[in-house]
Amino acid sequence: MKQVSHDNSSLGTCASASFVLFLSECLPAAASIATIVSSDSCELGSDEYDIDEYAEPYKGYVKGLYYPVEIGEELDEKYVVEHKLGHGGFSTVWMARDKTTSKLVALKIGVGRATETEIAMQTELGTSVANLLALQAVFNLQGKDEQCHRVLVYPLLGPSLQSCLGKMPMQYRMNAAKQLLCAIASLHEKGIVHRDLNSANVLWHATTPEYSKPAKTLSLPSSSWKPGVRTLPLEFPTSLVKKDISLGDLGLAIKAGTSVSMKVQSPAAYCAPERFHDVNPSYASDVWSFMCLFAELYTGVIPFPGPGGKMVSMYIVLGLGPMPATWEGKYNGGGEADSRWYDPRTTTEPVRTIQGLLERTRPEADQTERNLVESVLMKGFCYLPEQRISAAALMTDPAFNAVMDKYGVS
Ligand SMILES: Nc1ncnc2c1ncn2[C@@H]1O[C@H](COP(=O)(O)OP(=O)(O)OP(=O)(O)O)[C@@H](O)[C@H]1O
Repeated sequence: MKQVSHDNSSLGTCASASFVLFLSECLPAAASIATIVSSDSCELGSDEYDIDEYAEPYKGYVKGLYYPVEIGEELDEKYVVEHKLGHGGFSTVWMARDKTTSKLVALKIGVGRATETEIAMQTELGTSVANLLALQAVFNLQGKDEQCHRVLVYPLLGPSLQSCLGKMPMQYRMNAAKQLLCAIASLHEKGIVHRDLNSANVLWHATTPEYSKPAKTLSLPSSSWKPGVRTLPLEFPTSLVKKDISLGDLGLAIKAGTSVSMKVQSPAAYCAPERFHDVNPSYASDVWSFMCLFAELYTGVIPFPGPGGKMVSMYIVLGLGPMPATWEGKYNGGGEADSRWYDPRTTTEPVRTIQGLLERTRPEADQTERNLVESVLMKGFCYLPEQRISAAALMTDPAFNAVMDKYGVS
């Protein structure tokens, strides 16, 4: 489940003419996203959840995409499933105890063979990448109609960045930013583009909470080819979350220079603008996504929010000014492009610029600190990928390191 927290605090109060102009076509979407704004809590009581709404879609089981699992079930004669951890488009993830070691692990049960890329990348990289969730083992399960589900065994980690970012102290958030940057720089050094950097794919380390069986489960109907349940993930109280993170989900990773048919990234809020314009993912597009995450970690909000490429592009233009005129006619990010995005006369909306964002969200930070953060962000939020700072250069960037120093991150 990916949730995106949107910063719509200024809607309606700071709208200038150009802002209203752009927003007018997007307001219905803006209103509807307000209703799916994520909570920043990791401690929602299970009664507040609706399994049907937040667990993996039931039709995924009907189609034989997800492998049905029961709590207490033994898999591969080794792992006993104790709880649920999450799901994505390509998997369900369960907490299980390894009978041979008595340790808890995370089992990522793939949709068919959709996890092959992740397995191949993980196998190639081994433990060579700093702060990357490292694969421990792989096994197969036979699914509906003899379909093979690949299962990836990972160390058990805590909640994703997105699920409780707002509650974490700044030192933890800046430590997460530094560790994430190390992971990306390390991946790039090995020639790999992650391609899917977002706050659901970065996990905090955490102490496992006291837990019992999931409080609420929905059994799959008896007509299912195999018994199984849908349920909500284990909740991690914020107090058990540690300051370290690991980057996960190499499911879409590619070798740098690979051409892919799906250029854009989802959620669109982390997607580099050139990818909306038919350009392949690259090291530079990973750096744009990192900058979105860094901004989110620093400010608590996503800098260019939106459920799709059109709204995200609009916010990018309001924040950074017009996109390169050479991109006009190449937009392929969902919906129709707006010619004003490429018009050199289009101006930024002060409240939506990086400076405006920092003033709004971090009024307590002094001007020197805000200038440092702005300078870091603007090295990544360049339209032309070739002008964007590299992850390795950012590691030694004086402004980035000054921000880290300020929050005691070494
Ligand atoms: N090792 C782990 N420890 C704890 N929770 C995990 C672990 N791995 C994954 N999860 C949880 O399961 C969720 C889904 O995992 P992941 O993003 O890897 O799946 P996916 O099917 O590849 O998703 P996507 O559709 O985003 O590509 C994560 O957001 C996280 O909450």
